[in-house]
Order: sequence, then structure tokens, then C-alpha cells
Amino acid sequence: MEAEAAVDYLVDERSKAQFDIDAMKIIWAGGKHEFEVSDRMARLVASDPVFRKDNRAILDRKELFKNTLRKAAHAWKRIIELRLSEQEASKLRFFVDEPAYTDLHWGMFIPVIKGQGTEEQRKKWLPMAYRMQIIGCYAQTELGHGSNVQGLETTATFDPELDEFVIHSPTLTSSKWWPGGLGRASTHAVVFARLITDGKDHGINGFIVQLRSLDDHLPLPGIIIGDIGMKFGNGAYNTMDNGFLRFDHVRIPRDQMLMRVKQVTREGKVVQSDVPWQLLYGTMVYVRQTIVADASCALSRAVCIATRYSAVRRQFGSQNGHETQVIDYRTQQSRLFPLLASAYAFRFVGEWLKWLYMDVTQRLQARDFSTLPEAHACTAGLKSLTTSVTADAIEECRKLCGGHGYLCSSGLPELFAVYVPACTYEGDNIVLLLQVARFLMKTVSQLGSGERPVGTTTYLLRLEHLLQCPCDVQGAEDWLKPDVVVQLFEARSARMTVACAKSLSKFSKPEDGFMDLSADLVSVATAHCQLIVVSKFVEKLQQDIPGEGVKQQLEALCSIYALSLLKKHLGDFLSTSCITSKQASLANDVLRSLYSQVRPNAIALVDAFNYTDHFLGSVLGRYDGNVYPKLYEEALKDPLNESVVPDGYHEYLQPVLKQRLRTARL
Ligand SMILES: CCCCCCCCCCCCCCCCCCCC(=O)SCCNC(=O)CCNC(=O)[C@H](O)C(C)(C)COP(=O)(O)OP(=O)(O)OC[C@H]1O[C@@H](n2cnc3c(N)ncnc32)[C@H](O)[C@@H]1OP(=O)(O)O
Ligand SMILES: Cc1cc2nc3c(=O)[nH]c(=O)nc-3n(C[C@H](O)[C@H](O)[C@H](O)COP(=O)(O)OP(=O)(O)OC[C@H]3O[C@@H](n4cnc5c(N)ncnc54)[C@H](O)[C@@H]3O)c2cc1C
Repeated sequence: MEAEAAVDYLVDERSKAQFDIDAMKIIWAGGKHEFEVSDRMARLVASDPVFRKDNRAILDRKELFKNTLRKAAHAWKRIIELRLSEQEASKLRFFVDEPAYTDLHWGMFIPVIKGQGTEEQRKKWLPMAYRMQIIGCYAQTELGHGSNVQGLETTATFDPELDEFVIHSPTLTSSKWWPGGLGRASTHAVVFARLITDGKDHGINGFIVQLRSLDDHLPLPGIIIGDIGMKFGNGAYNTMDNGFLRFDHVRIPRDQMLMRVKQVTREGKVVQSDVPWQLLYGTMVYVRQTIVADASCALSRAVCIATRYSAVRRQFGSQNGHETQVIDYRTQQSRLFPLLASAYAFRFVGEWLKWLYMDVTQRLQARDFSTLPEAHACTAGLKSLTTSVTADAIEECRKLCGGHGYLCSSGLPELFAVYVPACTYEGDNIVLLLQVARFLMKTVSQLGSGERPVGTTTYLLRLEHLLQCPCDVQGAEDWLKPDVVVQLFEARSARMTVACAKSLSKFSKPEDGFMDLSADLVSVATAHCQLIVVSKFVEKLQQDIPGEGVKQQLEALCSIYALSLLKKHLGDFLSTSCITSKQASLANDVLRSLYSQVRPNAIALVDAFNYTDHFLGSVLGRYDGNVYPKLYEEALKDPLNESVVPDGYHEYLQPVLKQRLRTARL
């Protein structure tokens, strides 16, 4: 009975949608072709028993890791058998939904050789890597230094006699520590080390180093290597073999130094090429961009679970003879719908960032380096903003699902555990925001010198206007005007930037100012990044959006995204006099009415993500809403329920119970 009622809730919900859901699916996927590929790969993975993942939380580490190796090998086999394109293979990996050494091989090892190798090096190493005849990882971080890349201690000392580099770990803290895929799987690594020639330190560079034998996988002489141990959560990121690595005077040929940025000649002379040295950090820029694109996936997944469950779950009150669906509580809406809006916002900003990255890559090939600083600031800032919001949002979605959200079968604990390191890897989020702040301070300080801000900082050209313009909101409906909202976010960011720049100028040493004001600088960078997300959402809506009602839904979500940020950061907007308290109160009224507008469409808006039940991995987020019987089913699968009387009863429970009996008789 209850099961049928639960199914009915979602059927009814779906019938209320006021837009063309198929058209929305295509917008979400990024095009018809992308939708078709994604849909096909999702089904392929869901129907293949090797890719089952419901047992991850109960496997021990060794079984878990072996299972990941099995899945990765099976994925590779299917990719070859089905002759999948790069796009299809990458979607397949996405739906397999299990961090593995292959992520680092394809996501960092290959890109670092592509980006920092010479033509000759690319020709030598990439074909082997593409065929997976070698498996590589990205070994940068050490026990003692992660954020401070210039502080790395591993040395690569040139030996001109033998035309080789000697790779060495001089201290405990110079051990490589964290690289994914290093612990067990990789045969090779790109190792970042200090380049030393003729006793002189030339800073950091990448070197291709073989770690394990290609015959028996044993570590090569001088290589001490292993896994760094269990990480947060069961299952989760423990499918990945993050590793440690020490070198004891390991020799590699000179041509295994990646030489696009710096070269070492046969005589040991260091030659700096004419590309900016920051290209050494280029692989991180690439991966940060992919992490932004991925944030909307993790966020939408959590939101899909919480939204469907909120429509199924009833608690208190009365609606047509039933208790109230928890999604109808205003508090639930005010927590859930901004997250739904953020998922769409991050999707569009991720698309735009992909374009920006492609643009900067093409320019670099044509030796135009002018947009590199902006690309660095955008990838760093948006990586930070989107991962922090997503990690917090997954936890909020867990709470939105009440007690059942805490069960592993809700899918949310594992999603949180697997996602949360994204706030740290590929650059700690605070460290990255400080990079954005540095870029903004530099941009503002150069305004007077004729240097024109580009791309996302163009608004700073209108600084004079933004510093004093009043907010154009007279009535509530004005809050729905995109140009009013964008200008408001520009004004807030410009005013905070200038205030910080003024405070900085009071310090005789800029580094002291940066230290003292770092918390404010982080707020400035956040305001700037939020402006980027709002404006990219608005720009998306200026494009042709086909499908009945689709544009209206997206407009509502865009307004929810912007106005919920305004509400959250009201202190910023009021203290910079960007808005009045009356305008703030009108914004709050508008938000409430936008929630009412989204409410009947909520289920369809999450259906548009087109996630299979296999991918969601959540009893609470099931497409059919059949939550309660399935919760029982999952509970009964737990190994604790395998026997009626638990293991340990005779040793530990029975004696206690008996003893209590005797005590009671006394
Ligand atoms: C089966 C088959 C399947 C096939 C499909 C598979 C698909 C796979 C896809 C998977 C995707 C990948 C998933 C990966 C998972 C993630 C794993 C995580 C990996 C890592 O964590 S790797 C290690 C990352 N480490 C960091 O991020 C370190 C952070 N620190 C830094 O970046 C720097 O040290 C920092 C903080 C920038 C400071 O550096 P420093 O040199 O001290 O620089 P300054 O602050 O002094 O700045 C100098 C100058 O340079 C500019 N700058 C800094 N960084 C960059 C940059 N990246 N690009 C361009 N410019 C940069 C900076 O702005 C300054 O400029 P000025 O003009 O002001 O001088
Ligand atoms: C799951 C996972 C996978 C990883 N995979 C890889 C990999 O494949 N390859 C690889 O090379 N590395 C990898 N890493 C390492 C990762 O890149 C680093 O951990 C990350 O860059 C953060 O550096 P850290 O650990 O040195 O943090 P720290 O810099 O020590 O951070 C500690 C604290 O100090 C603060 N802090 C640091 N510097 C500043 C500053 N200047 N101003 C203000 N606050 C500051 C930070 O905000 C943070 O709160 C991985 C890490 C994880 C967790």
C-alpha cells in the first residue's frame, strides 16, 4: 500500500511540470549529440554487472582496490571493443563513478606530457600512454609541501659526465605523498623536482621517471613506494591508491626532463624558452577547469536525491487527506531550491570555462600569452567557489533528507566523502582564492597605467560609475531584471576590491598587507567569482533557448541563484551601500514567489539531469519514488542481517545478559 502511494507521488509531480523536459535535458547535456552520448553511456554502464557499486561501503580496502582494478580493466576492454571515441570513453568513466588510477593517467600524466613536453618527447611517450602500455601519475605534492610548489625539495641534479639526471629525496619531508595512482598501479610518473646544474638551483621542473618494472611491476632500484593508507569514509576515495615515493639517487636520461619551458643542454647549460615559466603550472589549470565542470554533476546528483525524496516524504499537517510533502515547507524550499539553481548555474559556468580554456590553449599555441593570467584566475577562483559550495551542498542535502539521509543507502554519505577532497586537491580553496585576489589587486593597481582589464575584469573599466551607482530597484519586479542584478554584483565586487586595495596601499611592504588582510582578500575574490557565475548564467539566457517553458524555468533559477546569494551575503551588499534595507526586503519577497514558481517543476527540473538509478546509487533518489520498501531491501542486505543471532552473541552478549539476571535476583 505505502509503496504504491510513494510511486504515485512522483507520477503526480511529473504531471505538474510546465516545461518541455526533453528540451531541458538537451540544454543540461550541452547539445543533442552530447545528450545522446551521455544517455547511451549511462545505460551501457548501468546494464553491465561488472560496474555494480552497491557493495563499496562494505568491501575491505584490498577487495575494494582489486575491484577497482577489475572495473578499470573492463572499462578499457569495452572502450576498445566498442571503438569508443574520446568523448564516449570519458562519459563511460564518468558513469562508472569510481575514482581510479586511470583518472590521473588520462587526466594529468598525459596532459602534463602534452603541455610541457617537446615535440620529440610527445612523440616518444604519448603513443605508449594512449595505448596504456605504460601507466602514469602526477607526482608533485610532498609530505612537507603541497600548496607551496616552489618549496618542493626533491632534487634532479644533472650529471654531465653520464648525461643523466639523478633524482633524489634528500629529506623525509621531500617524500612524494598523495599522488593518485602512485601507490600501487603506476609504472611511470611525472615527478616535479628542483633542477640543479653545476651546483645551481634553477627551480622546479617536471621529469618522466619509471617507477616499476614493465615485466613484473616490482619497484625499480632506488625507488621506495607504497600506498598512504585509508582516507575519509568507507568506499569513497579509497578506491584510489594515493601513494608515497622516495628516491635514492635514481638515474634517468637527460631527455626525460620535460623541456618545453626550460631546457638543459648536453653541457649542462640551462636555457629558458620564451614561453612564460607559469606554463609549468599549466596542467593544474587544465584540471581545475575539469573540476568546475564536474562540480555541477556532483551537486545535481545530491540535489536530485534530496528533491525526489522531499516530494515523497510526508511529515505533519494535512494536504488532501495526507500529511504534508516536506518539499512544501518554505524552509525546505529555501534550503533546496538555491542548490538546484546553483547546479544549473555551475553547469553553465563550467561550459563557459571550457570555452575559455580552449581559447587560451589556442592562443598559447600561437604564442599569445596575454590571457594566461585571466585564465589562471578564473580556473583557480571558480574551482574554489564551485567545489566549496558543492561540498557544503551535499551535506545540506543529507540534512534535507532527515534521518534516512545518514544511511549509506541514501548515496549521500559516500558522495560527500568522495567529493569533499575536491576542496583541497588541485589547490587548497583558500590558497586559490588568494591567487584571484592577487590578480584583482594587480588589475586595479594597473588601471591608471593604461593597462586595460580583459575578459571577466572588464567591468573594472567602469569603476568610477560602479563605485557610486545606486541600485535600480524600486519595486519587487525590478529584481527580475538581469541587467539590474549583474550591475549590482559588479558594484559589490568593485567596491570591495577598491576598499581592499586602499587598505593594502597603507602597508609599506605589500607582502605584509597580503598577510594581514588575507581574510578580506578571500571575500573580495569570492564576490568576483560569484559575479562571474551570475553573469555567465545571464549570458546563457541571452542565447536561443528552445523548448516550451524552458527559458522561463531557467530565468527563475537564475534569479534564485543571484537573489539567494544576495541574501546570504547581505552584509557585503549593505556595508558597501550597494542596496538599501528596503531593497533587501523586496529581494526576499521575490525569492519566496520564485520558490512557488519552481515548486511544481522541481521534480522535472531534476529529471532533466537524466541520471539513471545506477548512477544515483540512492534509495531516496529513485526515479519511481518507491523509497520505503527499498530501504528495507537494502537494510536486509547488510552482512549484520545475515544471521538472526549476531556473531559474538555467545561470547559477549549472553554472558552480560546472564550476569544482569543474577544481579537482578540479588
Ligand atoms: C578507462 C579510460 C577512461 C578515460 C577517461 C578518463 C578521464 C579522466 C578525467 C579525470 C580528471 C582528472 C581528475 C583528477 C583528480 C584530481 C587529483 C588531484 C591532483 C592534485 O592535487 S595535483 C597537485 C595540485 N597542487 C596544487 O594545486 C598546488 C597549488 N599551488 C599552486 O598552484 C602554486 O604554488 C601557487 C599557490 C599558485 C603559488 O605559486 P608561486 O609560484 O609561489 O606563485 P606566486 O603566487 O608567487 O605567483 C607567481 C605568478 O604566477 C602566477 N600563477 C600562479 N599559478 C599560475 C598558473 N597555474 N597559471 C598561470 N599563472 C600562474 C601568479 O598569478 C603570479 O603572477 P604575477 O603576475 O602576480 O606575478
Ligand atoms: C584526495 C587527494 C588527492 C590528491 N592527489 C594528488 C596528486 O595526484 N598529485 C599530487 O601531486 N598531489 C595530490 N594531492 C595533494 C594536493 O594537491 C594538496 O594536498 C593540496 O594542493 C593542498 O596542499 P597541502 O596539502 O600542502 O595543504 P596546506 O597548504 O598545508 O594547507 C593546510 C592549511 O593551510 C592553509 N594555507 C596554506 N597556505 C596558505 C597561505 N599562503 N595563506 C593562507 N592559508 C594557507 C590552507 O588554506 C589549509 O587550511 C592530493 C590530495 C588529496 C587530498
